[in-house]
Formats: sequence, C-alpha cells, structure tokens
Amino acid sequence: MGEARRERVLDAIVASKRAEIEALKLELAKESPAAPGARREGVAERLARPSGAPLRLLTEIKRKSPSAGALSTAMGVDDRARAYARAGASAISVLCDGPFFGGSYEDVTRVRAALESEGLSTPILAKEFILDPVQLRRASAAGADLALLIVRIVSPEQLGSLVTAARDAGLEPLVEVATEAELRIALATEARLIGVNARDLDTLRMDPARAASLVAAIPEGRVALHLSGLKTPDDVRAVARGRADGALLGEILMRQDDPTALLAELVAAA
Ligand SMILES: O=P(O)(O)OC[C@@H](O)[C@@H](O)c1c[nH]c2ccccc12
Repeated sequence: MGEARRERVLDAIVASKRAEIEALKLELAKESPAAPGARREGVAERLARPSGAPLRLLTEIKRKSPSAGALSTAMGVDDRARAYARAGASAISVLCDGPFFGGSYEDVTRVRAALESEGLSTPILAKEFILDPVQLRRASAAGADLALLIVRIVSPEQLGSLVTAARDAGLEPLVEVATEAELRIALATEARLIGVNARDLDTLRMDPARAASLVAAIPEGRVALHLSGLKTPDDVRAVARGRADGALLGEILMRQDDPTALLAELVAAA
C-alpha cells in the first residue's frame, strides 16, 4: 500500500459511513423503537481484572482489514464465535464495517444466536466507525452488548453524546484512543472502558511503546484495554505484566483456519 493511500484510509472509511448512516436512518424509521435492552449490565465488570487475575482476552472476528488484507474465512462466524467463547474469551469483537473489513451487523446477530444456542453469555462488541446514534441503535438491535467509539473520528462534544446514546441504546461504550490528547478527551467522558489502539488509524503504523505508556496512564477506576498488534504469546505476557485489564486479539487469531489451539496457548500466557 502506498504512503498516500495509507494516509487516507481512515478518511475513506469515514466517508463511506455517511451514506450508510442515511440508509440506516430510513431503515430504522420504519421499525418501532425496540425497548432498550439491559445487556450492558455487568459487562464492564466482566472485563475488569481483579489484582492477581489473568489478563482478560477479547477476540475478534473480521474477514479482512486494510492493514492485513484477506484473513481466514475457513470457519463460519458462528463456529468461530463458539470456539472463542469455549476457549475462554472474555468478549468477542465483531467487525460491522462491510467495505473495509468484510463484516456486517448481521454477523453480530449470527454470533449472538451461535452463543445463545450453547448457553454461552460472552459479551459481544460491535466494532464500527460510529458517527451517529442510529448506528448504536442498529448495533443494539443486532444483539451487541458493547460498542466501540473512536475518539479520532468525532469531536469531543459528539463523543460525550455518543457515550450517553450508547447507554440509552443498552450498550456499554468502549472508547478508543491512540494519543495522550485523545486519552484526555476520553477521560472527560463517563466511559468506563478505555482502549488504546497501538495502530495509528491514519497511517496504519504500529507504535507498541506509545501504546504501553498510554495504557499505563489510564487511571484506576476505568477498565484499561490494549487494542491491537499482539502477535505472539510473549506479546500477551508482556501486556499481562502491565496495568491493562484486557487485550484484544484480532489478526493473530484470524490468520488461523481453526483458532482453538493458538487461543488456548494465548489464554495460558495471559
Ligand atoms: O488485528 P490486531 O492487530 O490484533 O488489532 C485489531 C485492532 O487493531 C483492530 O481491529 C481495530 C482497532 N481499532 C479499530 C477500529 C476500527 C476497526 C478495527 C479496529
């Protein structure tokens, strides 16, 4: 990928959302508003790590990504979700973005049904580029428990109202930051879950050292999550030694046609 193209990935993604949001507004206007679920109850607590406990692992489902390209689709999202939950995932992140990550809100619904059919209650994170409350209502209707809110793509005022809108939609917000300035903005909201993306979404470059110092700067009282770039059990061990409550595993698991054995190893490293 050329440098100029990389720098525009986030802009291109955000631009594609504007049309989707208009379509969602029309779609949801036809439906009577669903009673707000109470699914977010207890979700933040489940991701908090009591002292001495292992690092919580959030595992991700995506078919491709702008940085990694095509990922494994050998296992259906339903089998993969069950495999993640049985192996000890504390939450399952499901990409809702279609154009860049190959996901959909229907995937959230598939994962919800797959977990419920086995009596598994692993929380589901809707991973989308959220600019408008209508996306939160759609994610909630699809069966999500949590929604990602990315500081970089909204104003601080919008972020504050999206945190409230997420709760109103029955979702627990997880606020993603990549810099100290963004962390300050996140901490000015009521969000209980703060995640640090080691990947700069504008350039797609990884900066693990900056991510580690940002995670360390998240005050007690908020759940701190490390959101990207972990490639080996040693990487998981290194994060587990620090302040993080949990870490997200994406590409490393999505490169496996069957993630079961590797996830067991990563759980043991946590
Ligand atoms: O695949 P990795 O390196 O484990 O990282 C996942 C994470 O970076 C990625 O899925 C992500 C983090 N923040 C996002 C925001 C939108 C879409 C995707 C993301």
